[in-house]
Amino acid sequence: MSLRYLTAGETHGPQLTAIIEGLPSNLTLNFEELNFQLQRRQKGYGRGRRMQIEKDTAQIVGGVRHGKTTGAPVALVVKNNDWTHWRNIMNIEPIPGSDEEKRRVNRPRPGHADLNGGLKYNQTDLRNVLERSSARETAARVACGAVARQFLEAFGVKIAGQVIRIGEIEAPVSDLPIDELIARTEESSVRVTDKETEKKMEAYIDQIKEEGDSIGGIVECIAVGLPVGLGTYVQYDRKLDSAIAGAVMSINAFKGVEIGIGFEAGTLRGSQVHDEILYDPARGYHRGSNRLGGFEGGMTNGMPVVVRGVMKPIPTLYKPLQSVDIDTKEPFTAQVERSDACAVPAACVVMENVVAWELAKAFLDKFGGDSMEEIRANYNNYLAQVESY
Ligand SMILES: Cc1cc2nc3c(=O)[nH]c(=O)nc-3n(C[C@H](O)[C@H](O)[C@H](O)COP(=O)(O)O)c2cc1C
Ligand SMILES: C=C(O[C@@H]1CC(C(=O)O)=C[C@@H](OP(=O)(O)O)[C@H]1O)C(=O)O
Repeated sequence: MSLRYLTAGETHGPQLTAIIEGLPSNLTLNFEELNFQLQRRQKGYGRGRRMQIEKDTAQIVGGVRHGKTTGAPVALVVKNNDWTHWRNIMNIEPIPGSDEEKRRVNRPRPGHADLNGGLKYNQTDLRNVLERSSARETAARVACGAVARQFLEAFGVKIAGQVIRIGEIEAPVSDLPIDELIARTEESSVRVTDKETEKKMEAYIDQIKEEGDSIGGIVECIAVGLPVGLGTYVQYDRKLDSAIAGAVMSINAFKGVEIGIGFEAGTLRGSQVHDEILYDPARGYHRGSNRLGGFEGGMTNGMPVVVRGVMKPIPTLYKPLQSVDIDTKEPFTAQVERSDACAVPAACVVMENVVAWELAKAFLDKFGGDSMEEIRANYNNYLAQVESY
């Protein structure tokens, strides 16, 4: 059985819950590192007041003893501090005629899941849609991804993320070594490596917020230290670049994905795109460039995996767009819920962790075993085979 997880929980409910299945035994979990990923997701310029209420930490409630996985499903929960303010709104039996009691949502926000979800699930209170469609759920996904990341780290894989663009403002693309990239983007409120761009982006987000508007952007994730041959071309649904693209697209508000130079590849010649194959005894086979972002034939080629995702602007606008009241069908402006103005730096962390998940899954598909020791033996055996090829 391949690695998998499910999440449950509402944004203003008591907690998010996740169950991970398929992890090997004897993976040492660093809880501080796990919580560090959750805290990174909460930060980033442009977030709303909710992030000051939450102090996300994951509580492991199954599958781990004395800091190590046992091979059983790993269960974890992330509590919602905001729940104390929403307990009645979420739970109280509605008093007939009193929409106040449940903070009913009846004016769907363009760009959010409200109207489609209301129609699909036949819900006349759109809160029942937004509670689950909210990107609060990405906290649970980051917790799962952070576990996957620790699994990968045990095999020397490192992952970093950086913001490439927020609206009109583009960051200079950095090709710093991965450790430095991680350190620099960690310090930055917008996850760029350049201080001047950071200031510009902050001022720009402030201006957008003041105008009651929102803004999106582009983020990049890089993974280094992966062996050649994760994923495969032999079946459409086992191509790893495709799985990664799907995972990135599944992040709330993501509208596009690129691997390597992505869409630019459609504007260049073959000679300008393909990465030439080189060999030397110390490095083995490698490439002179990495325009294809570490993938050929749905498989890793041993070069860094480079993925970009584009996030649309946040749908909830303090100066709302035109909508329709679902009770009267009369034109009305969309409902205003507390909201972020820009969540691109936060989404960058989500992307790193969902990519980590897909990489770990592919790694386990290839080297799978029930314990870390078994996987390591399989991995070392394969590395020796590749080295002697
Ligand atoms: C980290 C993060 C934070 C978000 N914060 C908000 C928010 O505060 N308000 C909002 O309307 N949408 C927010 N979104 C986007 C919505 O969740 C998303 O647009 C919505 O679920 C509809 O899904 P879709 O945009 O993928 O179609 C956020 C997304 C992410 C990744
Ligand atoms: C709660 C999170 O993000 C939320 C995502 C979100 C949305 O509509 O997606 C709407 C906002 O929810 P609220 O109205 O409770 O402030 C964000 O704060 C989080 O990232 O942990």
